[in-house]
Amino acid sequence: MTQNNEKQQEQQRVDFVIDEVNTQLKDTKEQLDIAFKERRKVESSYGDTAKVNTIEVDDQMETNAAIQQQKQLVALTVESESILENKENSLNLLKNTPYFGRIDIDEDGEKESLYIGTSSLIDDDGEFLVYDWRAPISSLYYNGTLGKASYQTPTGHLADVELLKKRQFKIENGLITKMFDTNETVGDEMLQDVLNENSDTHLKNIVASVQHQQNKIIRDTSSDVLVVQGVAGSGKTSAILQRIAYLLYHSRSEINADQIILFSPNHLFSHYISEVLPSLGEKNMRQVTLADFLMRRHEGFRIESLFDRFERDQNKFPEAAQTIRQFKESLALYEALQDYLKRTPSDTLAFNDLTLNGEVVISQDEILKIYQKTPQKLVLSERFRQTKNQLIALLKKRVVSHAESRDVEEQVENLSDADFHYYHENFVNHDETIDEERDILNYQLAKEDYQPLYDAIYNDLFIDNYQTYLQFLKQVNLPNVSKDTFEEMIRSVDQDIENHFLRVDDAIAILYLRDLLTGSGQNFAIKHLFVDEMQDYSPLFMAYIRHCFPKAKLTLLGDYKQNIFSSYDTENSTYDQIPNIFQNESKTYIELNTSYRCSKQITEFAKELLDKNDHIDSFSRQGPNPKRTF
Ligand SMILES: Nc1ncnc2c1ncn2[C@@H]1O[C@H](COP(=O)(O)OP(=O)(O)OP(=O)(O)O)[C@@H](O)[C@H]1O
Repeated sequence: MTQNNEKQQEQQRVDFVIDEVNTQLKDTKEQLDIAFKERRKVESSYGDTAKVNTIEVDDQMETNAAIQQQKQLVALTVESESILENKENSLNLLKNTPYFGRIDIDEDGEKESLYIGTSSLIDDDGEFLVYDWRAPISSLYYNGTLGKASYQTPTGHLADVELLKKRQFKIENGLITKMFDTNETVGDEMLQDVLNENSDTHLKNIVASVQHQQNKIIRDTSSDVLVVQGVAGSGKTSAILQRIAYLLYHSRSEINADQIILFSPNHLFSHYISEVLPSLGEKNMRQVTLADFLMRRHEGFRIESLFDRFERDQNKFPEAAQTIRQFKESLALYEALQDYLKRTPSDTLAFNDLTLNGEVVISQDEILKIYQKTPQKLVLSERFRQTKNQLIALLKKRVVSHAESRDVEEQVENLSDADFHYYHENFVNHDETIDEERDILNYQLAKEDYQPLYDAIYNDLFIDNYQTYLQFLKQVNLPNVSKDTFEEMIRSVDQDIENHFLRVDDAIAILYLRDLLTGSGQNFAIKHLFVDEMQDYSPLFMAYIRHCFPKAKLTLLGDYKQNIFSSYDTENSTYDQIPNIFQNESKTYIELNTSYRCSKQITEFAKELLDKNDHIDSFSRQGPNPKRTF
């Protein structure tokens, strides 16, 4: 068959598939309309049910059951609406570009052509007109070269096939503009074409042209820690976004986008990548910058940004300061904190007075005494839990005496009619004497006065983590750093704390200390955590992240050649410390050495400026020679 004929035939198939997409889109819209009306109906009758007389106990029970039933109905209609919305979304994505690849396979003598796109399309007879790029069989498109190949079936076993053809399409607005047959994983021609178009301010998905190494990143589901070292422009960020889409597809029932967090370098970056997942029919994951993460946990403090720190380092960075910084970023500090808390005498722990309107309600000394009376053999967090419970009991007693104070009596006397009515309705039964009623109101108002103190106890604010950290620093002994220099650093941290300012490493260390003391700070719900530009984060941070998200699989990406923010030489770099940080976890390392961002000429030019040992391959995209202007 001539090329032209083949293209015509392929175009006919595209037209046919788009017709099917449009039909399904129309049906889906109609169903959505019905689902929407259904929900509105259920919601409005929900209101009527709630109005039923609730005075008689029997009626009340009946009403509760009816309300529960209505709630379930609303939940069901919302759910079916959201399924339909997702379907509509996927169909809209297929409408202009139904697929980008085709593979022909021979499986046990049965020949089949499969088309691969951003999501599956199934006709009324259950026939797959398009396979989702994440479906097990689609891995053949990314992995296999022509000839013998295999893929993992949904049941987990390997199926052998003969890969007969691999074809790549560029389809725009329903028209095939380009079509290549290739023997390679994903052919150069296709990649050239995609790369030549990359000029947007937003990152694009790379679904049609994922490269072999990138595909390993995307499809890894077994490693606890997946580490990607990739040269600039090698597609690390692109690969992790595709990976998120892949993970969401394969664990739909167990993972949702909210259980995935990406640590990103800054907010601009979040904007830059914001369109990739939606273009693959998925919701964006949660994104957080290091500064956000730390600031949220150190309320009221300003945290130094990595960039500010970089600028400060440029001005003055004597050797002793560098040694201190390296210690503060290291795993050694992480371990020293654990060790300190195991052996520390309790009087070196610092507590805060619990005060209200400038008056001490429970003093630091009282708290320390309560803490010291808890059994020493218990783990710290348990001693704190017991301290907390006793503080709450003590606060209850203080509420009782506060309730008898003149101050509260006056508050009760001055209650407005509306407030008096409110308290009466909500807290007083009808069989109490006037005196009893008065005691109840006094107690209630006293309790409300002290509510901020209850909150402070619940949130562990009675522990002074900052002073405890300074105590910890005071007993650290660093070889090669004079006592005076170290004390000078402690004074400067103290001063920073006074000014409600923290440097990044102090901020992380203090959080870890707080968590160890209180047994808090861990989030077990997060399933996947991604750290982009890993080289900018310290080993201390990596260890802390593992503590915070114990159940998350980690994907760490970076390029140690792009390290501008940390104080590390290469041997102690976060990358090199990974085996020590994640000791008993399965780790996979992947390297990406081909840079796709720039033309061959630019990459070759950059290579001349770099160390001869740096391994960067340029992808053969042509462009003009760069000119030196310096
Ligand atoms: N397989 C691919 N197909 C098409 N384009 C690709 C592919 N891989 C990477 N690119 C393109 O190369 C450019 C660089 O990719 P990306 O930003 O993901 O790299 P990076 O390794 O994260 O870079 P950096 O280290 O500088 O942050 C992007 O424009 C991306 O779209």
